[in-house]
Amino acid sequence: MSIIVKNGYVVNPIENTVEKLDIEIGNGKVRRLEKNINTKVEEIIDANGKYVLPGLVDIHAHFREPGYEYKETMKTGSRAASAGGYTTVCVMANTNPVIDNVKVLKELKEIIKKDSCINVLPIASATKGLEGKEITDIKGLQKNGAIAISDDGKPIMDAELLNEIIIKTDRLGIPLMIHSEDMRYVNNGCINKGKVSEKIGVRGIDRDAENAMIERDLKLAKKLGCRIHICHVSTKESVRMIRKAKKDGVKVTCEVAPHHFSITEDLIKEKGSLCKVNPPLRTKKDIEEIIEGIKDGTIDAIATDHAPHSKEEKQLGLSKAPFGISGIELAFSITVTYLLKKGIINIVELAKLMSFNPSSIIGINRGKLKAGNPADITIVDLNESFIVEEKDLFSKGKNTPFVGEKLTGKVKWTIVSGKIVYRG
Ligand SMILES: NC(=O)N[C@@H](CC(=O)O)C(=O)O
Ligand SMILES: [Zn+2]
Ligand SMILES: [Zn+2]
Repeated sequence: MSIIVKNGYVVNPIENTVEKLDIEIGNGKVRRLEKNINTKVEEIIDANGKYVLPGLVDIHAHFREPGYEYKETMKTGSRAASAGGYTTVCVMANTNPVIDNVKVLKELKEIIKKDSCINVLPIASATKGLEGKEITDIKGLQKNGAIAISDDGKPIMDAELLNEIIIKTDRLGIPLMIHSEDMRYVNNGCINKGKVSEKIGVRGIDRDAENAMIERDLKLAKKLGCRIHICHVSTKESVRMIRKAKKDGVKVTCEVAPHHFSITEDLIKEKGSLCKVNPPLRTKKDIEEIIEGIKDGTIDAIATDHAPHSKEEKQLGLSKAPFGISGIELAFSITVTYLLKKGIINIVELAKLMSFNPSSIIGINRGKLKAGNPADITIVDLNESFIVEEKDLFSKGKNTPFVGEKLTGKVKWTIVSGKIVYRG
């Protein structure tokens, strides 16, 4: 299919520019970016007044296939992602079975091929069954298409074993994404330990569950001189430790989820288990430091940690419901509303945080619009506002505390390999 995207503001995160240009697309690739392109094509997209971004890239999502199809499927997850402006999504390995061997990885790739309308890249686990005991065949998994390695959902408590995994992944040049949670501080808690947990009388998770583990992980990375990526940073202390580690030359990157820079534990009183997520929602002070980290480059990327669950599960109440917020459809709008519209970042920085940097972390040729590159493009309206309604969500997971909230910034078109996969 041939397309011209006309008159949009094209965002270039490498040159730090925003320029009114046309983009010609053909054969799945960007043909050229120029002013006033008037060749004959099959479709012209009128992007006047809209912003044209390199397709968004999410390095951390849960699409739940195989095994938890009642929460999400490849079809619904990728459809939701396309509506969220994502052209590439990395899916975590905490499925059933866990993506911990080449056979299940190959089966997952078949599901992706059959059912996904965007690029979905599988992440394989670091240990068998996510048990934190026995290391997987990382080399074989990489050879068969795992884009990264992660036990996300579960921490690797055994430092000795993590040591080995860090060395192995670094040597193979495959990113290791670490879920940093020290179970010794979790105490069966379900929300952040603090004012709210005390007030409503539920068990709290001490923030040291995150802090102590990130401290350990950074120490290991420093000692080994190896690269690590830290998932879903949520505390002010984590941001400070990572900032310092980066200054000291530690090869660390990290991500933040939209719910960790936009809402606090206070919302739990109103929305209950819809706000139950791991790591838990924190406080205003934590958000302030996360915002500093976004501004000064301590935080490299925004990743959704899209964690869909069923209504029945979330209705079990705060202490019994599973952890997770469904987030892939709203991540862009939350970022526009809470960061861009507040003057914390501009549109070029948004493209870095949501497309260019995530692409570099996982080492894919995305995140920039250039002649010859795959035509993965997201076209957005930065001024359109809307109320989030459950019926508009494509994901099976309706578990987001943003239902009923007003957000600004809307995805209008999502293009993957030159094909329009979503029209907003
Ligand atoms: N973030 C969550 O609250 N839940 C994730 C697991 C994870 O990301 O640790 C899930 O798989 O549901
Ligand atoms: Zn996690
Ligand atoms: Zn996760």
